[in-house]
Amino acid sequence: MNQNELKQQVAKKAVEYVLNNVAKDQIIGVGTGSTADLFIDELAKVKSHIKGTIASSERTKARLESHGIAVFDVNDVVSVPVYVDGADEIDPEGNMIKGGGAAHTREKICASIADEFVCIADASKEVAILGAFPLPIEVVPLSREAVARQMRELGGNPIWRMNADGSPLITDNACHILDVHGLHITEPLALEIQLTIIPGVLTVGIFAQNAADVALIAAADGVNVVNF
Ligand SMILES: O=C[C@H](O)[C@H](O)[C@H](O)COP(=O)(O)O
Repeated sequence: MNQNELKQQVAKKAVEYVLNNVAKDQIIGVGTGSTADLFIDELAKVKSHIKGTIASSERTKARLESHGIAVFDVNDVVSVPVYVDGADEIDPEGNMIKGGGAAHTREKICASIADEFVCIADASKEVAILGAFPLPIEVVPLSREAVARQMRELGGNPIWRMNADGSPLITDNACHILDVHGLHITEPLALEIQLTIIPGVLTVGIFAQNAADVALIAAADGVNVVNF
């Protein structure tokens, strides 16, 4: 089974999870990325079960709306029963690195109002310690070099993320991304807090404060459900 087939499998399982665990006519949170895209396509098949969604990116909002699924402004929603999203890495405690798709700020906002974070991933995302995947940090453009210097002092190697055409990547929030290579994140929550207070940092891609509550992990022999 290739990686895309694993993602398809976990997307279907996530929809099953929503049908079994979320009462009818609720608003649910939807993440961003290739796995979340497949989840959206599966969700479309049972869209009458939900009232609608909150979206973690413009990309996700457009895909949901293309399926005729309602998207609510997060400002108008107090809480959601579940937030379903992928991850770039997930550790044995449910801590994650996210932001490979530059969407982690809105993802963290959506996750923060969710009763339950359901992480959907294939087994290649499971790691013992976070950090082999470069840590995305969304920064206010003016602060980029100051933040980069602080990352170097911590032993990291920050790389300013560019688009394929060589232009700087601009996020949904009009900010830049630094991908910090070479970190070995043994204390995810402590590092998330430490980096979050640096002036100019909008959002760090460590999800420890908003770690996964449940992970659906697709492997060749099926989807494993992990409760944290
Ligand atoms: O910004 C993007 C998100 O954090 C994604 O959830 C993460 O990058 C995983 O994406 P994918 O499902 O494409 O591997």
